[in-house]
Amino acid sequence: MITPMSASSSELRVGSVPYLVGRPLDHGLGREPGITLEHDVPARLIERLRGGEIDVALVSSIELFRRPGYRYIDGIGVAGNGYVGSVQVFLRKPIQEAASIAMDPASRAAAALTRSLLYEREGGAPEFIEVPLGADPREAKGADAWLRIGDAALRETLTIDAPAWNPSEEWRKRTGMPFVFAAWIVAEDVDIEPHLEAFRRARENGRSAIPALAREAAETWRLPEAQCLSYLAEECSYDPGPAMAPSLREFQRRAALADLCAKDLLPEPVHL
Ligand SMILES: C=C(O[C@@H]1C=C(C(=O)O)C=C[C@H]1O)C(=O)O
Repeated sequence: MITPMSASSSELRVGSVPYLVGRPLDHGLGREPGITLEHDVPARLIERLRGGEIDVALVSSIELFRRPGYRYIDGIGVAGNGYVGSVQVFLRKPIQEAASIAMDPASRAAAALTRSLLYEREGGAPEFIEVPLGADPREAKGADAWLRIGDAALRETLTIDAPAWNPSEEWRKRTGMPFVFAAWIVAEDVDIEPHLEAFRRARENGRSAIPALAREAAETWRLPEAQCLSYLAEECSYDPGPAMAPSLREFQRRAALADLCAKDLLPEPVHL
C-alpha cells in the first residue's frame, strides 16, 4: 500500500471517529507538530490500521483482540458509564423476542458487545444481519431491531422516543464496570512515545471544550443543550483510568466465548 505523499515518514498518521464522542479526546490533535489527523467511521479506520495506512486510531476496542501486535494508550478512551444515548438497538419487538438484528456497518465494538450480550439469550441468540458500509441497518429486510452508533443514533434517541435496548447499560448491569467502546490503538512497530504528550494535551483540551462542544451540537442539531451536555459529560467518560484494563479483559473474555475475537491475545498498555 502506497502512503500519501503529504505524510512524510516521520509524521504520525492518526485516525479518529467522525462522531461527537471522539472530540473530547482528539481536540486540537491535528494541529500538533508531526501529527496528521483524519476522521473516518470505525470500520474504515480498522481497515486502514490493518493496511498500514494509519499508525494510531481512536477506534473499536474489540480490534485489540483480533490482530496480534497492537498496543493501546492506557487510561483514556471512549467509555460508557451505563446508558449511552449514541449506541442503541432500536426495537420493533422486545429485545427478548427479536429474531433478527441488523448491525450498523460502521460499528465493530458495539456490534461485538451486542452479539456477546445476546449470545446466551434465553431461547437462543438472534440472527445478526450484516449490511454493507453506507447502508442503513433500519432498512434491512425483515429485521426486528437494528443497532446504530454515533451521531445518528444520538439524534434519533433525543428526537424520537423510539423503543430501544441499550447495550452499554446492559453491560453495566451485568459486570458493574464501565464499557470501553474505543481506545487509542497503536499499530505494530509504531513509535508513539515521542507523541504521548500531544495525546495528553488533546485530552486536556477536549475536557475543557465539553461545554462548547455540547452547545455547538445543540445548535447544529436543534437539540436541548442540557441533553447534549449530559451525554458528553455524564453518559460518556474519557478517563476510565485503572478501570480500563479490567473492563477490556472482561470484554475480551465474553467476546471470545461468543467466538468474536481471540481469547489469548494480550495487547500491551502504553502508559500516558
Ligand atoms: C459511543 C460510541 O463509541 C464508538 C463505537 C465504536 C464501535 O461500535 O465500533 C467505535 C468507536 C466509537 O465511536 C459511539 O460511536 O457512539
